[in-house]
Amino acid sequence: MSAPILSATDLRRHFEVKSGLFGGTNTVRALDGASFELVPGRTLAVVGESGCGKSTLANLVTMIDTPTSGTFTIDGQDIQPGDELKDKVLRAKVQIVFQNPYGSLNPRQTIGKILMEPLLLNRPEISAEERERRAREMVELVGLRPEHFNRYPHMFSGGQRQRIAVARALMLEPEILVLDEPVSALDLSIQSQVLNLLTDLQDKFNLAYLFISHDLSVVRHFADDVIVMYLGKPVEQGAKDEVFENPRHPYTKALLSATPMADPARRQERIKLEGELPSPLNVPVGCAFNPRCWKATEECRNKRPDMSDGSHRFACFHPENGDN
Ligand SMILES: Nc1ncnc2c1ncn2[C@@H]1O[C@H](COP(=O)(O)OP(=O)(O)OP(=O)(O)O)[C@@H](O)[C@H]1O
Repeated sequence: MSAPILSATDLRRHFEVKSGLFGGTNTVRALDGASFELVPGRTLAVVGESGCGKSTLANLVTMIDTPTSGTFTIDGQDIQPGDELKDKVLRAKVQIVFQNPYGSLNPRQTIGKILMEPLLLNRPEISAEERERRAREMVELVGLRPEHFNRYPHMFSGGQRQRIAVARALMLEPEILVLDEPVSALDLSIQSQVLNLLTDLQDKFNLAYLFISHDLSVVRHFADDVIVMYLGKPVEQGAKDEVFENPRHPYTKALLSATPMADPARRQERIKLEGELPSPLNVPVGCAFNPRCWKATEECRNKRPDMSDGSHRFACFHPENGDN
């Protein structure tokens, strides 16, 4: 396996929000300590219920937002907010593809213009001819036809628009792509075409993917490594096969039990999580999952479990035995 292109250590993003009528503030722990690596040619998926901090994590990795604390390095260089030139160079290494291919493309620009724009803005030394050559080449690489170069986004289907969004993200030759629910707005049959394209492009350019998804059946096919998040904190992480085959955290087990399995022999009873997902403004004391956990004890209600060591890690005092 290659060396990591990105290493994050204990990343946190807290938001101060107003509370009540008397000017008090409260802290939303949107991301509360995530450590992980992105490796060229591999896909790390971030999974968890809505509000667990997936988009907050994506915003930090793409440098749209800065962490409250924690560090991350890209290509061995520390990311420090404020160092503009370094930021710009490093920013080009990380690009993002959003969920909604309808909202993310400028309807007044042709596909050619949309693809050439990142080069115009970030690589002004590249000539107009070369810009166009690269954009036309990219149109073909993502499986569109040459005549699409002069067409407008509204002339394309959802799947084609997502191909255009991927093409635009690749124009600056990034090393990391953040894929924020890239196929969840697409029909099932189109989803697999776009995922196949992403796999081909990953192989061709040795890209590291950070794949944000709430859909575990997609993650099962697409990811190499997984982080399971709960209320802003990773509760389990490791190689996808390990985590999916031997889930150790009860939350992971519950999430997986709700995912349809193709193989009837491996279907299992769905674990129904009791209670609502607590607010990140009011994270339960002890293990954040304890009010919904069928294994919770006094210890879980009082102490927060640390992440274990090793390549398959989990934060639980009473882990599952690993069968799934
Ligand atoms: N700017 C902000 N100010 C205050 N709270 C925020 C802010 N951004 C996010 N949050 C809160 O942080 C928590 C995590 O949000 P985030 O968008 O990262 O979750 P998510 O896992 O991406 O959810 P979804 O799947 O619904 O997009 C949520 O409770 C959200 O309300």
